[in-house]
Amino acid sequence: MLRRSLINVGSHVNRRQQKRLQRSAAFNNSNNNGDVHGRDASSATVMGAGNKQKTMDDLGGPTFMTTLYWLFVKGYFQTTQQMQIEHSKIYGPLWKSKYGPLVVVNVASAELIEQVLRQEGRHPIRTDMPHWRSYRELRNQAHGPLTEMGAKWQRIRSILNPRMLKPKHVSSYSDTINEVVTDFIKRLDWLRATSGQGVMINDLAGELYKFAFEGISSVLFETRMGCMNEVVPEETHKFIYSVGEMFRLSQIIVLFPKSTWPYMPFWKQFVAAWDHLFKVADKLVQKKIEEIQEKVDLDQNVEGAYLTHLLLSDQMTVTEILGSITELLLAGVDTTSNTISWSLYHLAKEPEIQEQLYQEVIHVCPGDKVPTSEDTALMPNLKAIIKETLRLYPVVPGNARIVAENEIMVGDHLFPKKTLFHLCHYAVSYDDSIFPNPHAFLPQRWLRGPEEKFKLHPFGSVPFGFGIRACLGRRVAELEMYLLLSRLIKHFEVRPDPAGTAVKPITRTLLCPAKPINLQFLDRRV
Ligand code: HEM
Repeated sequence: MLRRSLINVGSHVNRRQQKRLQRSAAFNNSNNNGDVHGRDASSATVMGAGNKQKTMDDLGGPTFMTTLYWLFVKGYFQTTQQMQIEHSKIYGPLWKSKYGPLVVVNVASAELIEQVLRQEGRHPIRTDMPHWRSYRELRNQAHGPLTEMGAKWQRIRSILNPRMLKPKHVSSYSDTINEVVTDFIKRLDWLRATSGQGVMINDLAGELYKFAFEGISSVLFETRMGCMNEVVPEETHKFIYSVGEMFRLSQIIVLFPKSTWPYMPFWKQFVAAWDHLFKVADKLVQKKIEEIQEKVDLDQNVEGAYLTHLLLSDQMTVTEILGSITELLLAGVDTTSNTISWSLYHLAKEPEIQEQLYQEVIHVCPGDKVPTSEDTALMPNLKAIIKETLRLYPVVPGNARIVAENEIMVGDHLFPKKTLFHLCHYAVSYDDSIFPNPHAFLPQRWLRGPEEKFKLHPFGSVPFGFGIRACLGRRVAELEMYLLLSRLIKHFEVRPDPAGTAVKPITRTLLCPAKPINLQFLDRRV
């Protein structure tokens, strides 16, 4: 019925638009089979009154001044994730926001997000990161997966994907990560004894940042950086500081036109931060090349993980490897550490869920057995806890980098090529028609038995993105989170800080805790 009405409407649009509309109808029909989501899907496709094709001009939304008012007078500057929810209440699931000359189309329903993502082509476009790209051009460095585009991007991904995403390769990083987990637990013991009156871990997110940095470096560079030492080495400290500076300055630099950058003190600091990152990464790569060369000279077997594979496979130049591996490292730290922080924060508040997880872990890994990737595959509660954490705290709360490659139909609006979409994942996470009781931490909603009637919308929570441009580090991130969380819960009972108050999320490009998370870690065996 819906399809027929669209085809009739199609007589008022050209043939290509008509085809798109039909495809869009097929979307809705498949989405609404059995009324899975209980939403009014007709709003997504039916043409407007008067049968005129709706376009960007017909879309509501705040003016630039209104947006500024929301950000700086109403105070949503650091809680733009919450602004998504408020704006979707006012304007519906699709609205436009103006930032000076820039127009961004906000998409805040699972159906419409699905439509945008499913219409991506062979080379999905993200807004280029002009400041990151400019640095690379200035220093003749190579682009990595985050900053590259088109066929060159596809080539990089085809080289980087297998060892990052294929389960058999990813599980081979288990031992490396488990060594870091062991050292992290020792570090927690030391922190509790020296600065936590025997129980407290203060600023857990800061400690988990060091864990994630050490974990991903040991996979990528096959080198330990010393973040789990009682005293973190000066060089590593400076590297971590440079990462922070580069992200901090990035937010400032993009506010200014590119032509002014060379005259800005910020730009010089930004370049200096990148210089340091590339210098350290280069040193690690050169060290690995020497190690490989030594083994080759001695006729020994060369074995290694990610970097060794890239160097030996000869598919990329050393400069290209450096460009990619540095970007992987930058993408893989705060994302993972914030997710683990939030999951522990909730487990501390929910003793029953924590106990259930503990029972699951000791059932699969009794006694002193250290969980491996095969073991965590048998722990549905563990996976559900991570999924629920990523629903409540999508690390990328609004993906503002989706650029339409071609003209695109979203809902009942036709958008021109190059439209910039902001996918409001955070708003959808709290949509009670998709996730009943959305503010509650309920991992069980992800444990679907055959008898269960309620089926979650596949685009209700897409924390790692979707399709060929989705997160490159997803499998490694999951491995790190599963191995760490299962072992922590096996060792410790985690409890809230008796003097603590609620910690809310804020957006600093990524969704982060607004203040330090302090928790009690009690020995289970005491
Ligand atoms: C909980 C942890 C993580 C989350 C939630 C996460 C989420 C995401 C999201 C939402 C994207 C954007 C997808 C898109 O543009 O459509 C992304 C991209 C990316 N992520 Fe992750 N990520 C995580 C961990 C990691 C790790 C550990 C690494 C590195 C080992 C990594 C490397 C990347 C890279 C390189 C991209 C860019 C891919 C491209 O544009 O081709 N991420 N991630």
